[in-house]
Amino acid sequence: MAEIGKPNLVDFFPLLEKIDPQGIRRRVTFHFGKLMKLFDGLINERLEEKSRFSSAKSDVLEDFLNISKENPEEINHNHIKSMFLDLFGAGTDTTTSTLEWAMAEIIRQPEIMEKAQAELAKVIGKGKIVEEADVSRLPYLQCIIKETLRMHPPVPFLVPRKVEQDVEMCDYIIPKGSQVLVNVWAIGRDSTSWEDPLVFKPERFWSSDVDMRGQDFELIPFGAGRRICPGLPLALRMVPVMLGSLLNSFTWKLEPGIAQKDLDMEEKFGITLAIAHPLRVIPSPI
Ligand code: HEM
Repeated sequence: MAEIGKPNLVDFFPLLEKIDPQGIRRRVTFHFGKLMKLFDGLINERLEEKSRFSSAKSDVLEDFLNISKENPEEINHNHIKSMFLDLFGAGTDTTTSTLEWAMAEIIRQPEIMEKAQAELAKVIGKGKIVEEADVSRLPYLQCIIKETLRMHPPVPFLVPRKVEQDVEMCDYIIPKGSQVLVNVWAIGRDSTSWEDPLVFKPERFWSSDVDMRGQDFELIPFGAGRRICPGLPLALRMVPVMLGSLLNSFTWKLEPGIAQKDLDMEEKFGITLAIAHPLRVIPSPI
């Protein structure tokens, strides 16, 4: 994941693709090979299980294998492994980085943590694990996640796009074939769209219907259009479940000797925008 996340000069200067100046493609190919072997193992294990027991599991692998059995021309095992590689690559760092930034922001402002914990206690009861079905009843938790994705979009430039024909925009001509990056990080911090853009303030979404599904261009951490993140519905369930569970079972503090205002919020730039120095926090049970 660290290799995938590294800033790759090729993304910004496509001419360098053949040279692979940082050796990223070479190393990633090696790691992907190992992952493919791991997926091979999972597929074989499941096929063996299926041949021994009749009860079917209900998950993505089961669905893919069933489609592949009925229609091997459409999906074969290589397709399944490649899809897993995509989902694994695109779904892990993005989700963990969102969670880590949310925790870092909340720890810097304990009143936000208290407010979220009060909501959790009222809606589902202190100490309980948050379930997917609870998320829609936790509006403040959802505001925290929106605010985190506004300030810390895990994919700061989205995925590079290529212009298919000359485009004229705001007095500029973008020539056919240009690679275009969309700076979502800057859009989320633009003072023409956001009041106090550098302040982490979940309440700004309290009475706002700006959403993240690619319609409101001031907030597009999942992208927009045909290539919008297909993991959006999963992420918008999973991240609140994880964050809510952490906040509903524990209270979190920084290590002794580090003041909230001194918490290092430096960003490590790459395909994903991680916190530069991993967050170290101490839980105490609620
Ligand atoms: C907070 C979590 C996540 C964020 C912020 C996020 C964000 C993004 C963004 C910005 C893109 C590029 C969209 C574009 O260029 O318009 C993308 C693509 C993608 N995401 Fe996510 N993502 C997240 C979680 C996930 C999860 C959990 C999965 C799957 C399990 C996933 C799967 C994918 C895939 C497969 C693509 C490539 C789609 C394509 O090329 O057409 N993402 N994501």
